[in-house]
Amino acid sequence: MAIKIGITGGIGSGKSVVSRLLEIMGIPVYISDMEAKRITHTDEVIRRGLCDLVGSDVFQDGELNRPLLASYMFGHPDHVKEVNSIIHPQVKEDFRQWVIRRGSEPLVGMESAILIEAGFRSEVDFLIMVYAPLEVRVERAIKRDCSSRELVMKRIESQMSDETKRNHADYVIVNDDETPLIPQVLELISLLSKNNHYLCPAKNN
Ligand SMILES: CC(C)(COP(=O)(O)OP(=O)(O)OC[C@H]1O[C@@H](n2cnc3c(N)ncnc32)[C@H](O)[C@@H]1O)[C@@H](O)C(=O)NCCC(=O)NCCS
Ligand SMILES: Nc1ncnc2c1ncn2[C@@H]1O[C@H](COP(=O)(O)OP(=O)(O)OP(=O)(O)O)[C@@H](O)[C@H]1O
Repeated sequence: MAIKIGITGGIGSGKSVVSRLLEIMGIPVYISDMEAKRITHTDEVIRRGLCDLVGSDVFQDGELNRPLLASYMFGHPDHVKEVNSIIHPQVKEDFRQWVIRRGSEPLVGMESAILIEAGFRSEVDFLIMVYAPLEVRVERAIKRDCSSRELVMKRIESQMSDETKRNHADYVIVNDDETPLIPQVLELISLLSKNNHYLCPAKNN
């Protein structure tokens, strides 16, 4: 069974960048946001649950009305819990199947901003927190999503604090635009794969 690495961190911390580096180095990563989108689109139980909760407008022409769901959720902690309880159990099950299909891989990853809140901590063997100072995260998310400070702050407020995340994590990767990122990722891989050997010895002695 593959060693499972969880990659978490708040919005704009750089989880996707770290996951991309891991993938480039041959480690498959389950991107929970992306998979949650796919499952929400295809799973009849989730579609019905969201329509009952938010109203039938939450799907338009069969597509998830993302701005509507985002405005229903963020800023309303009870709504976040309700929506999460519809989507996350299906994501957890999907991840388990995904891992089984990658049984021959030595290492796999799961990336999620809300890995701990979603109850996925016990699904992974090691948890990496990607850290960046709040202001850096806010600026990155505004720029990336062409969003406003207010909307980004609402998402941050619906996520666990960095201090609490850090207490659950085994290692922290600092992605503050100053500390070099790639050496940290390389060190992480070498630490977790110390029993895996990729290089062939030149001589059989
Ligand atoms: C609410 C939705 C429609 C907003 O879509 P939108 O395209 O605007 O944002 P996107 O999906 O790219 O998310 C951007 C960031 O928002 C934050 N975020 C997303 N969902 C959540 C959540 N349930 N709780 C807290 N933060 C969240 C994350 O930092 C995420 O990376 C979408 O995020 C969604 O369907 N969320 C529920 C699924 C989910 O919980 N995904 C997270 C991992 S399983
Ligand atoms: N070290 C870095 N140098 C330059 N740009 C970076 C760096 N890390 C992240 N970024 C940029 O910051 C933005 C946010 O990063 P990223 O998308 O990886 O965050 P995230 O943690 O996955 O956020 P979310 O929770 O929203 O998915 C992206 O546009 C990314 O290209």
